[in-house]
Amino acid sequence: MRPILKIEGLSHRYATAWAIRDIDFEIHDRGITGLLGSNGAGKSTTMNIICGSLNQTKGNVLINGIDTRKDPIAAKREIGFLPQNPPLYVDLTVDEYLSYCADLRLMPKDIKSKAIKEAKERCGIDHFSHRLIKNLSGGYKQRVGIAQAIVHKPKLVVLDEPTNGLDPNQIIEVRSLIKDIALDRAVIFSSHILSEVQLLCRDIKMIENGQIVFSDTMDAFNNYIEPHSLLLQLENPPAESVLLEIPGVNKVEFLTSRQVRLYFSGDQLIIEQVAAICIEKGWGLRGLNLDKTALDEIFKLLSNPKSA
Ligand SMILES: Nc1ncnc2c1ncn2[C@@H]1O[C@H](COP(=O)(O)OP(=O)(O)OP(=O)(O)O)[C@@H](O)[C@H]1O
Repeated sequence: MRPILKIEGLSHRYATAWAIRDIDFEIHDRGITGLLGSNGAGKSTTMNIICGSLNQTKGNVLINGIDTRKDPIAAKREIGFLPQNPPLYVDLTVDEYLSYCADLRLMPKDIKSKAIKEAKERCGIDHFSHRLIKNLSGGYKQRVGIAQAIVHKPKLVVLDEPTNGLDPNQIIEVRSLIKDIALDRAVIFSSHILSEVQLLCRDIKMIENGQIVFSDTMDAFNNYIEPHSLLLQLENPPAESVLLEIPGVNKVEFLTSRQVRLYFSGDQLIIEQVAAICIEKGWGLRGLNLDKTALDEIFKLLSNPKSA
């Protein structure tokens, strides 16, 4: 099957510095792929090139087999893009703006109004059709931004940090909208928030210093970063040597007189065993949590796997 997106040896240089180097990946069908990276990692540069807003220094982008440099108009028919700063004309109404966007996408007149209606319904903005965009809340402005990205029914939708700057309720709503639009097309979604990518995406590409450092399914990523330590809160903790006798525990670190970190090998079933032992021995169990690996540690680990 032909990939909807194929990137080969993509590199980009601004003035003197390379922002991205030799990026290769493919996206095949519907569902959400997360592009995760810290600030300045190269997410926006990659997305702007995929969508034809920026010309790459080197490499190729093929959208459904069409080279974006050889036939940008045909390639752009298959792409919907919501850049980091949504390109909204705030003095237009929602209808006026979506009609303008549909024209930019060269939509035939006879299907345009139906397509606009469908995009508005999909994004839950039908009731704001005649409202000026400047009078919408941040969450609804973002929905209008997503509506313009899907109005022409592209096979690939690219969303650059679409939840940035939204309040927690708006974030939940926009995430659920993204899940919905990915039911019948491929979506690439960028974020610097690991938990957001874990929540939404089936596949993950992790970018750091302009290079892809991890590319696989979300399940594979979660296995890769599986924690190997847990935090225990005990009212009557025993001596370190006693904790070391728990099967699977290979290191003990007291953080305070009542908080201790246990390092373990093997799988996370050890949590149940540790809980049972704490209760049986009367150590006053007050808390038990897997240690989350911080995102910057994961980046470090993936960027320099040999240092792990
Ligand atoms: N127009 C530009 N001119 C020069 N350097 C730039 C330009 N745009 C981006 N850069 C640099 O390129 C690198 C990648 O930036 P990019 O915006 O792609 O990263 P990002 O992962 O999207 O980060 P953020 O989440 O902060 O937007 C950074 O070092 C950035 O400073």
